Amino acid sequence: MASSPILLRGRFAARYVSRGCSVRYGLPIVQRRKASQLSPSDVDEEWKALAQEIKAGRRKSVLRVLEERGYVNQIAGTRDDLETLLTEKRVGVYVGIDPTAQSLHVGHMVPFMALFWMYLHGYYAVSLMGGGTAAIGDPSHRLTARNEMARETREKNAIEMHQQLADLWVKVEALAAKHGFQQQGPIRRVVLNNRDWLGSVNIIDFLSEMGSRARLGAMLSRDTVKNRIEKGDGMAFSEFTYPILQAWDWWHLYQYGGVQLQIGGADQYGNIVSGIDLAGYCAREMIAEIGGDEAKATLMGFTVPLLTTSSGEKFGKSAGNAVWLNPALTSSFDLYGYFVSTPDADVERLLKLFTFLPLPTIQETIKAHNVDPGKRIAQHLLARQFVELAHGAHAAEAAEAEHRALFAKRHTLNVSDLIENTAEPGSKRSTPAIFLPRSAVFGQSFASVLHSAGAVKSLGAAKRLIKSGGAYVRSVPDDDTQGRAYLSIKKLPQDTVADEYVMPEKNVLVLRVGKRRVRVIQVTKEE
Ligand SMILES: N[C@@H](Cc1ccc(O)cc1)C(=O)O
Repeated sequence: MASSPILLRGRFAARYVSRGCSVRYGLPIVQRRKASQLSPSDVDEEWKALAQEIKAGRRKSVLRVLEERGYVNQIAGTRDDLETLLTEKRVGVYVGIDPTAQSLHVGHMVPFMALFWMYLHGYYAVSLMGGGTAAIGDPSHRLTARNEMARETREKNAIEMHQQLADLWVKVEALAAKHGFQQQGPIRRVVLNNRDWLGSVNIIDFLSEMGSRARLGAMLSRDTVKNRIEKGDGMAFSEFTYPILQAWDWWHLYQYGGVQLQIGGADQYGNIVSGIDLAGYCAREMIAEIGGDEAKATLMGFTVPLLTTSSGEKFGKSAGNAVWLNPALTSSFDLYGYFVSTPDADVERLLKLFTFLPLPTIQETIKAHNVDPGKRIAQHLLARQFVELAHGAHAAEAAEAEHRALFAKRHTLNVSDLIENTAEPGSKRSTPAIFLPRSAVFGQSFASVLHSAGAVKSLGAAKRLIKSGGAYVRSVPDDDTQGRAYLSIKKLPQDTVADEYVMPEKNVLVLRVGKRRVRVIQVTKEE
């Protein structure tokens, strides 16, 4: 198995302890699910044949694919070396994130999409959740330390994100298959939590094996460290060691699954370089000890670009709030709305980054879009694809239908779909209801209700929005032929909420903010 990413087994673990980087993770725990009937040697042959094609210029390398779609920002090492590594070897690749929040957000998806693409090209892919590193907090590019987070919160976040990542993989496979991408070779992907190994690292081993190789000069010259000390609030020893912990992960994943490539956000360049240095040292030692191809000890990495919108704002925020992937935090409707609002200047770039659509399809879409930009063809496609990736096909379909209905000629909204099963978690509606007691609704100003429902940041903002005609309320229902209640939407009056706005049996008030955001308010009894 010449190109198997698994580099060692128990045999090696028993022999190799002397030189400094002891090997203790010869665990054959990589989940390998058979996708094909191919034997390992067939897979190797197939890989070699692909490499030949790439070298002969008859096939795009994975690096070219990633570059064309806009994922490659800064390579740690040279482009040529990376091209060679990825062409010759079916290496493992990983992306790590720390569970510092309760959910993944849209910004996380850039490095993960690069990982998914590599997976589809046959590489072994690890999505790593930093349950251990989150306890320390990555200081990269921060002038102040992160607020300390209660252990329970961290663990709860880690559980949720772990589940999210596992779900995401399933959706990736479904969506990529729809667009004709078949993952090549045996299926190899996994979600791991670094708490599982960092939680039991012995401090003596850690310091003697990796700490002793980490040179203070190099660590102190990193911008993050310099800026913190000179302009920020100083740095704790624990944060200072963060890059070494991340390198320890890499060393672990290298032994565990032949992970020779790390992809990270734009702020991860320094940590990746430290990892190449420290984990690479151990890898080289190990290969020298057991004998073998030196190329197997090459570690490389790259960062993805930091996304900003064409107007210069950081990507992934809506009205100042993060756009989450968890539908309980950002509904499918709002997620769809976020992407449908993408400015024309950004939409092609985001289609390349956030979808599995082939490039020619994207180009055709942009052409069609330019004929009549007002229809937002490209934005709807982007929104539909992204919601499908994050929430699944059902939710994406529902969100699209609701958004299209909002813009249909009658300017109506099919609220019966919107509010069905509002109280049931996990139901297919795309807009979860917000529960407000009667006293917070009836007799209150619309501005105050908008504010209580979390649709705007302040009462003042709500008043301004209503004054400018940017907020709407459903009024008397029209019945369509199927007996469903379609609601006319009218501009919010500046008065108070009266009975006529609340749907009688359902006790529901529907407000719309701006073009794309809807709030369904379920009016409840006082208790
Ligand atoms: N430090 C990374 C997350 C990470 C954690 C552990 C790793 O091994 C890799 C990456 C970040 O903050 O984004």
